[in-house]
Amino acid sequence: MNKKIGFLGCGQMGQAMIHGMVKAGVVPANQIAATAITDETIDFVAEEYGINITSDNKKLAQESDILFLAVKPYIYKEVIEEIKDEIAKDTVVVTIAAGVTLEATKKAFGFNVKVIRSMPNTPSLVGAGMSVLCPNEFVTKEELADVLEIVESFGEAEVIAEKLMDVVPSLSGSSPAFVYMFIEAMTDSAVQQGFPRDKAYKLASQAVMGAAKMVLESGKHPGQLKDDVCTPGGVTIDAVAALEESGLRSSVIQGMTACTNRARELSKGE
Ligand SMILES: NC(=O)C1=CN([C@@H]2O[C@H](COP(=O)(O)OP(=O)(O)OC[C@H]3O[C@@H](n4cnc5c(N)ncnc54)[C@H](O)[C@@H]3O)[C@@H](O)[C@H]2O)C=CC1
Ligand SMILES: O=C(O)[C@@H]1CCC=N1
Repeated sequence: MNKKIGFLGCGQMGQAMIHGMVKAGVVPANQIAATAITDETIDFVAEEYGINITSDNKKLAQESDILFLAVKPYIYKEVIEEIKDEIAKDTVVVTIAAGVTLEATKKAFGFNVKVIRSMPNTPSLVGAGMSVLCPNEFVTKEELADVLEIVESFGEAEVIAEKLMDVVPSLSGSSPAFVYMFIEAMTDSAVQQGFPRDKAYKLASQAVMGAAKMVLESGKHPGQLKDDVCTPGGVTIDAVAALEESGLRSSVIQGMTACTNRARELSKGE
């Protein structure tokens, strides 16, 4: 792709996407630029990914065809104020924060800026990301296709209506954190039973990855896949009964609801 891609902010999420893009080779490293605040991050990212990185947000905004805003949500207003008079009118701005609406971004820029509201996740770092995109009315089909090509270089992607965006953190943006908690809990239990921790992490993580792959690729319903594992009178059904007793499913639903409620509050500016 012959476009200049900018990342304003280069922390966990920015680096995950840059790493994924560079590894996939969708855009040459010399067409990717970023900004960071500390010399430590600037030196690390330049060395690690071979991209152009400085602390100059204005220059980045002037030079990017597609500009990812990869700072924390509460810094969005501040950085948009800094760059709004610098970006070209046809630059496509991609937001990645939960609860930052298309309207809020347009209002902060103060003109009909092209915006794609997105929600990526950190597994982009290893090419197994899930990104969701939602463009505003000023983004052309070709511009959306360019951004899709970028995010698909480090995982899967879906385009959805904005009214669904607040549910996405719970499903794919934040949910890696929930899954890490599950893997940690499985590992702690195995360690309690005398199993070595490093091997327990491997077994638990590979089982989680394999189960997710089965849901994605076997075409079977997750309930059927669960039934396929439960041997009558065997060991799995005892675990299933104990997990139901302690409310695994309702815990998950409560966690997801809390996540979505917070995203909705942020979207309303609360
Ligand atoms: N961490 C995650 O799993 C996900 C994060 N996000 C979103 O990504 C965004 C960034 O989150 P993280 O990467 O986790 O945070 P982070 O704190 O790791 O990275 C943000 C970076 O922005 C830099 N920064 C702060 N002010 C700046 C400025 N004025 N100019 C340039 N750089 C500046 C910080 O030094 C930091 O390196 C957030 O809006 C978050 O909601 C979205 C999906 C998943
Ligand atoms: O916690 C957050 O707000 C960000 C968005 C999704 C994952 N991390």
